[in-house]
Amino acid sequence: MTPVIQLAAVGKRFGTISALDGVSLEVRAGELVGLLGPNGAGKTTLLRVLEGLLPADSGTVRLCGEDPRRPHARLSLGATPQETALPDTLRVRELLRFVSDHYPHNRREEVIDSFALAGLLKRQVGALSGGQKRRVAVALAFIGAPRVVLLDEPTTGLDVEGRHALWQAIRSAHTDHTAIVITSHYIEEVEVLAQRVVIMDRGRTLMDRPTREIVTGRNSQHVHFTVGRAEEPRVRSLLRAHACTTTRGEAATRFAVSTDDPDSVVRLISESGLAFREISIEKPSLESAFLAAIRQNRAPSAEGMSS
Ligand SMILES: Nc1ncnc2c1ncn2[C@@H]1O[C@H](COP(=O)(O)OP(=O)(O)OP(=O)(O)O)[C@@H](O)[C@H]1O
Repeated sequence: MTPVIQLAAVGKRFGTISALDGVSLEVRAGELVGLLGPNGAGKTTLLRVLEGLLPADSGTVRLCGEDPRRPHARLSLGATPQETALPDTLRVRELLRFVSDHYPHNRREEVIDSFALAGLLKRQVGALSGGQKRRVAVALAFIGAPRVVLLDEPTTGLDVEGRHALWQAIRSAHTDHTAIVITSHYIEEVEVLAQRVVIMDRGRTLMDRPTREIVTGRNSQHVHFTVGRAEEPRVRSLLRAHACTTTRGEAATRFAVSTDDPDSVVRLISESGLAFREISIEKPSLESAFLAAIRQNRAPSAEGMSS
């Protein structure tokens, strides 16, 4: 099956800033992909290029096989930007109809159901709470039965309950025919919703893996400890069979050992007589994988030592 999203070596600059630096990504129908990255990583730029709102400087961008700058291609697209300005005077029912009338097909009734909008249909948009407006804005992305839905930080500003309700609604509106890309600063949100995680930083993709593999994959646990700089060669020799990264301070070096069996690593270190300190075991989580990827990307001096 041809991917519904295809980005190949896409570049986008704003003056001296390289917002996208050779990004490649393919997403197929039915996938729900979480796009994570710190502020300024390039997530919104990537979505705007896919929406046909920004031209890429280089590379190719295809939405259901077409150039997204062509209006016809955008009939297969539903999107909720980070900030939405909905018309205050329309009633919710009128707004849903207005937007769905732009598409050849619509899923109005299913979307009203999935996003629990029945009680809001007669209300004027301007009188809705922030959370209710957000629910309506995200629902609008699904209303034209699109093949691709792009959600830019869909739950930012919602309380915990509102966020959980919106996750449930997105899950219920997601079908095998729809691909969803969702950006978020809530790592838990991506962990709960996405089957696949793409981590970006400084315009590049650092990781693209199934969510489950990140949290249960091989060597996904880490043992951290610190030793004096003079001890570094001994530690390297002791742990030569393990994948490690090191971060050097002036007098000390902090090791992070990737392993499936943290107990045996702790035993090895403690039985070696090394003068180590601040030892800890880090359980696998998307958050730790995210932080490690960003840390590694931003600290070229941090040295890799592989098995
Ligand atoms: N229209 C623009 N003009 C100039 N620079 C821009 C423009 N849009 C984005 N940038 C810059 O491009 C880089 C990527 O921005 P982008 O908004 O894509 O990041 P992001 O990952 O979505 O960040 P955030 O999580 O803060 O929303 C940033 O350095 C940003 O300042």
